[in-house]
Amino acid sequence: MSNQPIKCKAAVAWEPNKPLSIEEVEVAAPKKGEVRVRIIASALCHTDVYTWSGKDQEGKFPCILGHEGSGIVESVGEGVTSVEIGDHVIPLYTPECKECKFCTSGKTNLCQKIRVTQGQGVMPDGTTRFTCKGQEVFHFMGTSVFSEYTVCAEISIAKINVDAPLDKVCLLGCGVTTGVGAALNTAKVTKGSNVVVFGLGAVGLAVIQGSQLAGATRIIAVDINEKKYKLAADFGATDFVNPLSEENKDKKIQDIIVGMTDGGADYSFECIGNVETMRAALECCHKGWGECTIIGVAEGGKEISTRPFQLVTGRVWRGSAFGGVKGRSGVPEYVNKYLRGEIKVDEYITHNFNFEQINDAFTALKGGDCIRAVMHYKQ
Ligand SMILES: NC(=O)C1=CN([C@@H]2O[C@H](COP(=O)(O)OP(=O)(O)OC[C@H]3O[C@@H](n4cnc5c(N)ncnc54)[C@H](OP(=O)(O)O)[C@@H]3O)[C@@H](O)[C@H]2O)C=CC1
Ligand SMILES: N[C@@H](CCC(=O)N[C@@H](CSC=O)C(=O)NCC(=O)O)C(=O)O
Ligand SMILES: [Zn+2]
Ligand SMILES: [Zn+2]
Repeated sequence: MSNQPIKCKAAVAWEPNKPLSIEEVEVAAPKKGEVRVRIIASALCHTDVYTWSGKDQEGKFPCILGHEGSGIVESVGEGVTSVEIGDHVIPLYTPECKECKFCTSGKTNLCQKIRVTQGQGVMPDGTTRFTCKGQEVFHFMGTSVFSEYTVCAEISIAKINVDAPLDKVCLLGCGVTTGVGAALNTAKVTKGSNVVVFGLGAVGLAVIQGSQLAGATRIIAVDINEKKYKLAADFGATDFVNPLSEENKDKKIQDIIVGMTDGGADYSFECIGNVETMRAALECCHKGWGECTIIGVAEGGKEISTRPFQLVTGRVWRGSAFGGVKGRSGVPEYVNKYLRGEIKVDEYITHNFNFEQINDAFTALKGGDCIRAVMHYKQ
C-alpha cells in the first residue's frame, strides 16, 4: 500500500481538438478497491481521437485519454486481493466485477458495476485521482493510460503473464481483442462462410484475423484507403473493394457485395463508425440469415436507419463492445494465445514513439498509413 501521491508526466487534453499537453500531474494514492499502475506502453485507438475531437457525448475535459495500455502495479489500495505490487497488467475499459447482474448473466461482457462513474470521468467514489496546476483532471474510460501513472478500479485490471512484452500486448487492451473477439464471440463466424469487413484499421484487420481463425473461406475487405489492402491480405482477406474507385463510385456498396457473393454476406462487420456504412453493412447481408455486427463508434447524435423489411427478411443487426470478451478472465487468455503464436499482435504496430511525442501519434493515426502507433514510456 502507498499513501503518497506521485508526481509524473501525463498528456492532458485541456479542451477538445487542441494538441495534448505534456504536463506534470499529481496522481493520488489508490483508495479502497483501487490500483495504481506504472504505464509502460500504450497505443492510440480511433476512439481516443473521437473523444478528443469533442464528438463524444460522454467526453469530459480536461481529461487524460488513453485506454489501450499495459503496465506494472505500483501500489494497491485497501482490500485489493487480485493483484499485487509488481504484477504485469492491462487496464480494462470493460471491467469484470464477477457479481453484477450483467457479469453473472452469462450473456454479456458489459459489466455495469462502475459504468456510470466511468462515463462521468471519475472513480467509483465520484472523485478524480489526477490534479494538474491545482485543477482536477477527469479520468477516461476508467483507464487514462496516457499518463506515466494511472489509478484504476481493481475490477478494471487484468493480471497477465509476466513473460509478455508490454509494448506489444498493450494492443490487447482494445483493438486486437475487439476485432478477434467480435468474429469469434459475438458473431461466431462459422467455417466455410463468407465475411465482409468495412474499415481496415486495427479493429477491421483483427476481425479479418478472427474470421480466418474461425475458418471463413472468403473475406472481403472494404476500405477507401487502398494502402490498407496489403496488410489485410496478410491477415487473410481474399477480396478488396474500394467504394470510391472509378468502377464503383456510382454503385451502392451493398449491391456490389451482393453481386460478388451470390446473394450477400453470411457475416458483415462495420469497423469505421460511419452510419452510412453501418446501413450498407446490414444491407449487404444474405437474405434469411446474414448477420451484421456493428463495432464502429458513431459520433454523438448520429442514428442508423434501414427499411424494416431488411430485418423482416432475416438479416440481423447487432453490436459488439470489446469483442464480447470478459476483461479479467478473457484478456490473460488472449495474452497467452499471443505468446503461443496463435494470434498476431506485432503486425498491427506500424509506428513507435516516445510517450512525449503523443501528438505525433495522433497525426500518424489520422494520416492514412498508420494502423497502431505504440508509445513507450520512460523506464
Ligand atoms: N465497439 C468497440 O468495442 C470498439 C470500437 N472501436 C471503434 O471502431 C472503429 C475502428 O477503429 P480503428 O480500427 O481504431 O479505426 P481506424 O480509423 O484506424 O480505421 C478505420 C478505417 O476505415 C477507413 N474508412 C473511413 N471511412 C470509410 C468509408 N466511408 N468506407 C470505407 N472505409 C472507410 C479508414 O480509412 P483512412 O485510413 O483513410 O481513414 C480506416 O482505414 C472506430 O469507430 C472506433 O471508435 C474501436 C475499438 C473498440
Ligand atoms: N462514450 C461513447 C461510447 C463509445 C463506445 O461505444 N465505446 C465502446 C468501446 S470503444 C473502444 O475503443 C464500448 O465499450 N461501449 C460500451 C460502453 O459501455 O461504453 C459514446 O457515448 O458514444
Ligand atoms: Zn479502443
Ligand atoms: Zn459486473
